[in-house]
Amino acid sequence: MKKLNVEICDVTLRDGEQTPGVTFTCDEKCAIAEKLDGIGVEVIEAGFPSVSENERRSVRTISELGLSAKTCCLSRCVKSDLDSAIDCGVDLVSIFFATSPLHIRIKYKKTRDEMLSLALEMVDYAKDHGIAVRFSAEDASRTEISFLKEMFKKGAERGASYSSFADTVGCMTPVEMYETVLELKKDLKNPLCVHCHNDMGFASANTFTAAQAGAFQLHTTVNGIGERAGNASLEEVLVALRMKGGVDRYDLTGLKEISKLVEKTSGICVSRTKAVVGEHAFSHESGIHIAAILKDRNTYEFFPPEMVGGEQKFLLGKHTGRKGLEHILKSIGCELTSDQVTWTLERIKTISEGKCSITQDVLMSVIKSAKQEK
Ligand SMILES: CC(=O)SCCNC(=O)CCNC(=O)[C@H](O)C(C)(C)COP(=O)(O)OP(=O)(O)OC[C@H]1O[C@@H](n2cnc3c(N)ncnc32)[C@H](O)[C@@H]1OP(=O)(O)O
Ligand SMILES: O=C(O)CCC(=O)C(=O)O
Repeated sequence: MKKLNVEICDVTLRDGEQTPGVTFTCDEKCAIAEKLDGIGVEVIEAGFPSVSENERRSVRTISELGLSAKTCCLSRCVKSDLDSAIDCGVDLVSIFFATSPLHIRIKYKKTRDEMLSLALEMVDYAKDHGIAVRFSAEDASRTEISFLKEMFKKGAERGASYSSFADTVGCMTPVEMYETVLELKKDLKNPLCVHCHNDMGFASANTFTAAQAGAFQLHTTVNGIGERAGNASLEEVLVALRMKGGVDRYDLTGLKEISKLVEKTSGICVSRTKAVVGEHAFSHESGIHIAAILKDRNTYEFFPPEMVGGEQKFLLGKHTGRKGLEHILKSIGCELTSDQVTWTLERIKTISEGKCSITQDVLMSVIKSAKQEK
């Protein structure tokens, strides 16, 4: 397997916080940043200092935590945004402007060339203050590639450390992303970053595919939270890097814990079937699956739950088979006759079809009845 050359910039504390209704306190941001650092994420985007005084305090506090990860923040092409970023003591500032014809026409009172000149002045200003720059194209995926090449070339010439491509409205497919990154990489003088949104459900796929095409800095959020349908998920991208990208330096065992922390502090519930961190990511009910897993778990688990701090679960329901039930009964020290097992299995299926979960209490009551009936 070819080992991918990448780093992660996690943007949970900035784009993740842009999820409608979500705010993190300074303490919550610090706790999340510390866990990201423990996983081994290289860059933490701590916030957007211009948003508020509290935000500036949070970004500054994270910058002073002494983490191994570098800290980063966002800045428009506005001098006061940059002053705030400089004042917060971050290692890296993302100087961004929207480059697509639509955004230029609707949002700014300047032409695209005027915006580019202004952005380059901001790069100079940041560099003069000793701060590294990510030169970022918002809505890059709806921008002519020739303009992006010109912008990134000029940014690199002025000393930007990275060029950044944002699929701001999540309009790309993985094949399009692959081809775009290959094309951009032909002329690029500094590492490429990708920032993918999930409007068509491709954010993590696009991010991983970009890495396969040569993108270096991958933007993620914990649980995939973020604007609208969210961003590429940290947990999905890291597992893909481990399983398909030959990257084994991240401590994935912290993923479940950080997912829980972000679920609690953001109030955004993780779907039970969410990859890697969902409650059912490693749960099995189907009889055919459990019968096989009992012989070799690789049959229905592509990677072990322990790798990501998760745990394998066998659940009972309509789809339970005899071997799964016998295994569960044995694990709780319950011995039944063959007829009692048959009766219990039928009863479990009937109860489940009535949309009732087979909790431990329900199971114990079914077992009690089986012993009376058979
Ligand atoms: C794709 C992204 O995720 S970009 C980041 C999005 N995040 C946010 O918006 C964070 C939350 N935002 C806020 O708290 C506020 O919008 C602030 C503090 C950033 C700005 O607030 P306000 O000064 O009240 O401006 P408001 O939000 O009404 O409008 C945005 C202004 O920024 C300008 N702007 C937007 N992007 C850029 C840019 N990259 N460079 C320069 N100006 C920009 C807009 O043109 C508009 O300017 P105008 O007031 O002259 O029309
Ligand atoms: O590239 C960046 O730093 C920010 C871009 C962004 O958040 C977006 O376009 O969705």
